[in-house]
Amino acid sequence: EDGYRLWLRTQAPVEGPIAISRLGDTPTLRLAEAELRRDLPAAANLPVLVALASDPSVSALRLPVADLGNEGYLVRPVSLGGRPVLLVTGNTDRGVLYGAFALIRHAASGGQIGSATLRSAPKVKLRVLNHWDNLDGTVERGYSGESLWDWWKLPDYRDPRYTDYARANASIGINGTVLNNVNAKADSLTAPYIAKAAALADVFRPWGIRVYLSARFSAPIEIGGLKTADPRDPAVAAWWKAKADEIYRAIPDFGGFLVKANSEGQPGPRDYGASHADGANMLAAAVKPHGGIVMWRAFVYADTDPEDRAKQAYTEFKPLDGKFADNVMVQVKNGAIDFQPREPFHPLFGAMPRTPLMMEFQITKEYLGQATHLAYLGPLFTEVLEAKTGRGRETVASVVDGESERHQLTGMAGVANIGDDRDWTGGTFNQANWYAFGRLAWDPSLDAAAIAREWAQQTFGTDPRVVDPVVDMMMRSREAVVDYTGPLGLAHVMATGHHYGPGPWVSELQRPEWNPVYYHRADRQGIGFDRSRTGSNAVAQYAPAVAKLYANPRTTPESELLWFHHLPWDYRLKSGETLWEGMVRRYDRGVATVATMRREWDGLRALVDAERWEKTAAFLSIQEREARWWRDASLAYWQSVNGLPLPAGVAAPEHDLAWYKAQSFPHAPGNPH
Ligand SMILES: CO[C@H]1[C@H](O)[C@@H](O)[C@H](O)O[C@@H]1C(=O)O
Repeated sequence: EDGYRLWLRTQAPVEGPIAISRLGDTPTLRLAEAELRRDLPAAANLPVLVALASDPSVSALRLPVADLGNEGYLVRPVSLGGRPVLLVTGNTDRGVLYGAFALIRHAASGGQIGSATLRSAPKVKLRVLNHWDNLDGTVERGYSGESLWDWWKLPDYRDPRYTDYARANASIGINGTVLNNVNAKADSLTAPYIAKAAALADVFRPWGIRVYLSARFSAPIEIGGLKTADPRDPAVAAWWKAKADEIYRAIPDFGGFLVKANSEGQPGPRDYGASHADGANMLAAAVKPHGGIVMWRAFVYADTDPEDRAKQAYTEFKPLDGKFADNVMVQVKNGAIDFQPREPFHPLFGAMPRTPLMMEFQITKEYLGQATHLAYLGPLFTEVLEAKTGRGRETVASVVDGESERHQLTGMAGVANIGDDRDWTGGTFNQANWYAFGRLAWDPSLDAAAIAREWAQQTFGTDPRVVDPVVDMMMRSREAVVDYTGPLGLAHVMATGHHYGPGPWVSELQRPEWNPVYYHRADRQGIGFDRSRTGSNAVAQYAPAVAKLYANPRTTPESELLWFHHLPWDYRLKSGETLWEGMVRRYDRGVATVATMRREWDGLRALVDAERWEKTAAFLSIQEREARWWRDASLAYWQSVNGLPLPAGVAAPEHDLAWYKAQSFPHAPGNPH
C-alpha cells in the first residue's frame, strides 16, 4: 500500500486515542475530521476540534479570521466552554480542510500538536494542475504510465484513485484541475465526455477542487456542424454559449476553459484574422454568466518574428494588454522558449499590467530527464518567482499573486506529472515536484529548501540522518541537470522529438526553431544566441532596468550568459577561465554531482524502505550514466565545431561524435513533432 501513499503517510503510531470532534456537518467538514483521525501522526494531550469560524461557539471567541478569506485556516489552542481544545477553523469548510492538512503536515514534519498555532491564507486564487491527458489514455509528455482518467469506465465507475488524487491535491492546496490535453480534441466537449467530466467533478468537489476543460477552438466546426470558428461570427459565439450552458447544467461549479490557440498546429482566432483577445473574449462571454473563466495560453509561435522564437509571445500579446475581458487570464510559461532546465523569466511578466497573468510551470520533466533523472524543481520555480521584473520592486511572484496591480483573479498552473504508475509520478522524487508546485501556488514566497525538507520528512520520516542528505541531494539536483545538459544559459540542445537525450548537432528539421543549432549558434569563433541590441534585441522586451543588465555580457548573470549573448570561445568568465574551459568544467561538475548524489543515497540503504530505496538507486545509476553521455556527446560536438583541445586533466569523451549521433533513446517516451 505504501507505494501509493505519497507524502500522506502516518509516521508514528497514534499513542492512545486523540479525541477529535467536529461541529457542523458538510461533506468537506467530515473529510477534515476523517483526515485528522487517519493521519495525525502523534498523540496530543489536547482534543482537536474541527469547526467553522461562523459556528456560534467559535465566533464567540472573536478570533482573527476576517482576513482568512474563503480558503484560509487558523489552527490554535483555545478554551471552549471551559475546556481546552486545539481548534481547526476557517471561514469555509474548505478552509477548515486546509487547516486539517496543515496540522497533519506540521505534525508529520516534527511539530508539536498541542501548542500548534498555524495560520495561512493562499496568496494565489487558482492553483491548478494541467493534465496533458488524451482521450485515448496516453499522456503527452507524461512519464508515469497512462492517464489516471479511465474514460471508458466513466461516468459509471469512479475509481477510488480519483479520491486519492483529490486528497493529495487538497493536502497541498491545489483547487483546480484541467482534465484534458491543451492539444485538445473537440470530442472532449461532447455530451458523453461532459458526463464523464461531471463524474470526476462530483468526486473532487468535497475536496475543494474544480474541474476545467481544454477547449479546441475549432470545436464549433468539428462537433457543431458550423462552417467557421471565427470568434466574430454570432453563430459561433452562440454555439459556445449553448455549449457552456450545457456544461454548467452537468457541472454547476465548472471552472472554465483552457485554450492553446494558434500554436503547434492548434486552430485559433488568428486563422480568421481575429486576435487572441477576440477569441478569448468570445469564450469568456460564454462562461461569464456562470462565473467561469478562460485561461488563454501565451505559448504561441508567431510568424511576426521569425528571427527569434523567444520574442514571439511578447510580440503577439503585449499589444493586447487591456483588451481582455475581466474573466480572462493569460497563461504564460515561466520562460520564453519552453520549460528548459534554465530560462530567464518570461518578458511578459511585468509587461501586461492590465491583464491578470497566470504562471505556467511544467511539473513533468520533459526537458530534465523525464521520469528517471532526479531533478527537484523547487529551485527552478522559486528562481523565476523571485526574479525582479525591473519595474520598481516588482517580482514575478508579485505579478502572479496580483499584489503588483491589485488583480483579484490570480493563478498558477502546473503541467501535471501524474499517471497511473504505482507511485503516481514515475519515481519517488518526482512526487516532490507535484508537492512543491502546490505549496508554491499557495504561497509563492516559500523557500524551496524548506519545502524539500517538509516533503522529505513526510515522505521518509523525520530522522535527520535521512532528511539532511535527501534535502541536500534535492537542492543540488536541478543545477546538476543544467550543468550536464546545457550550462551557462544554453538551451534547447536536446534531441528533438522525445527531448530526452543530447542532440546539439540536429539541424535538418523543417522549422528552424525546432533545431538545436538555431538556439546555440556555435561556430568556430564562438557560441550563444545574440539577443542583445546587436542581435535579435529580445532584451528590449524587458523593463529598462533588466534590459540594461541583459544587454551586456558583463552584467548578465553567467548562468544566463549564452541565452543572451554570442561570445568567443576565449571570452573570460569571472573565474578567469575561458568560456570553453568554464563550459567543460560545468559539464564535469554536473556528472560529479550526480555521482555524489548516488553516494549519498547509497548511505541511506538501511534507513529507507527497500522498495523506494531500490527504485531511486536504480534511477540514480541511469542518471549517472546518462549525465556522462550528455557531457561526452556535447563536448564531442562542441570540439568538432571549435577545434579546441580539452583543458588539461579533463577526461575525453568515451566515444567519437559519430557514435553519439548514431545513438537513439529507444526507451524514451514522449511524442515527436
Ligand atoms: C502540449 O504540447 C506541448 C509539447 O508537447 C511540448 O513539447 C512543448 O513543451 O510545449 C507544448 C505546449 O506547451 O503546448
